[in-house]
Amino acid sequence: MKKTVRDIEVSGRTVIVRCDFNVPMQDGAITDDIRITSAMPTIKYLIEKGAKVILMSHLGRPEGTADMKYTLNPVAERLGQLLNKDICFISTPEVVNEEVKEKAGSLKAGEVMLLENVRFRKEETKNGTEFSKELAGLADIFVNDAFGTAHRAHSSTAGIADYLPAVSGFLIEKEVQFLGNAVENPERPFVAIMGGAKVGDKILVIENLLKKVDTLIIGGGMAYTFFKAKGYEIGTSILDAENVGLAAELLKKADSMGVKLLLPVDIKVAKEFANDSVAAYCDMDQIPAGMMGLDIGPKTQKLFAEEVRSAKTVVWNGPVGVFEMPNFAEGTIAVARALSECGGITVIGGGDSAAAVEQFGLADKMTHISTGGGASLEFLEGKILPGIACLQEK
Ligand SMILES: Nc1ncnc2c1ncn2[C@@H]1O[C@H](COP(=O)(O)OP(=O)(O)O)[C@@H](O)[C@H]1O
Ligand SMILES: O=C(OP(=O)(O)O)[C@H](O)COP(=O)(O)O
Repeated sequence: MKKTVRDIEVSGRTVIVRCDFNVPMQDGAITDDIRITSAMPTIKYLIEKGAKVILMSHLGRPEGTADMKYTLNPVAERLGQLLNKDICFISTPEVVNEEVKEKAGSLKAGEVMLLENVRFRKEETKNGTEFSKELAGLADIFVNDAFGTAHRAHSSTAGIADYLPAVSGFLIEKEVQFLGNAVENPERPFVAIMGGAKVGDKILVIENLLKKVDTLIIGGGMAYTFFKAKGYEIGTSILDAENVGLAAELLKKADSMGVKLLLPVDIKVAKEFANDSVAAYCDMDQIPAGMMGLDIGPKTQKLFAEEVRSAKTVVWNGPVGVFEMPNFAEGTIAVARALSECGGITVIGGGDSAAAVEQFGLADKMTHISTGGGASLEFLEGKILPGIACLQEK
């Protein structure tokens, strides 16, 4: 168990907090601020305890140049609104300069400052020692609360912990608790649903989950690679050709481990990858030549939903159809609805499934929606995340 902000004296101390404020933006405006609101419990706690708070984050991938398209200025404004207080934001390509050091040194209890995008410095993503020291030099304590970036070993996520007492914030604590418990100590039956497009990207997650789950459901684009492995014709459906052999191995493994593995039994096929394409339902082994599967069919929706409804723990990663197109969203909606009704612990592994649940208005019906895409995948793979490994043990 990692120490959290509760386990260290913060009052009157300067605390530097790494957040993941890598929010989606359009024309300079934040389109979804969930990553900012998710950091609020830690920030508010520190303010209430009378800490002097320095926040830092990256935004996008400016690759070591101060490209103002990626300035954190909009985040500073949003933080000011959410906290209802002035946020000191000094925008400089160096991130840390004399003015920043001076301001950090003169912060009063409860005051908050935000540094400019840490990826304006090229040392950041290389975990450069000098930059880690510069950041550490601003504060007495390091708090990591950037779960979405915890799989990166960078100066602001891991390197800095070499120079300051390092503990986790409440968001990382919550993510580890829900993702960790779901996988390590699940109430059973434990069902995992894997979807999305590429088997290759999620192979390690599937392998790890096979060791833990009672049932593994495979839907979405990745199902076709498994069908190919079973020898079915898949028309023009998405295929991860390199990984057909791997899919065959996984099918065998599931069988020998006694894990129930469910694949779609019927699907909705279309002529083209377009919402208004000519479409039809067919059984899995009847995919017409020249057609592609873009969603699961009604029999499969029922099959998957029944399995989910009887589960006590469900982990879901990846949509079961092309939910971005309304005509192929039905299957993903059915799965999301089943999760919202199952009454057990439901954990959504970030990325597109989180966006889908949000889009369907079912987000508040889930136990936990991870703020990390890549990070939650690596966590589910059983990997140690550097941004968490560097924190002090209780
Ligand atoms: N049958 C399908 N054919 C093609 N793409 C699909 C299919 N089903 C789902 N997808 C697409 O997979 C994408 C998500 O894949 P991925 O990035 O692996 O998931 P996640 O972001 O949840 O980890 C979505 O954009 C979705 O449209
Ligand atoms: O948005 C992020 O990743 P995600 O889209 O996998 O959740 C994180 O902020 C990490 O960003 P990065 O993948 O540029 O290191």
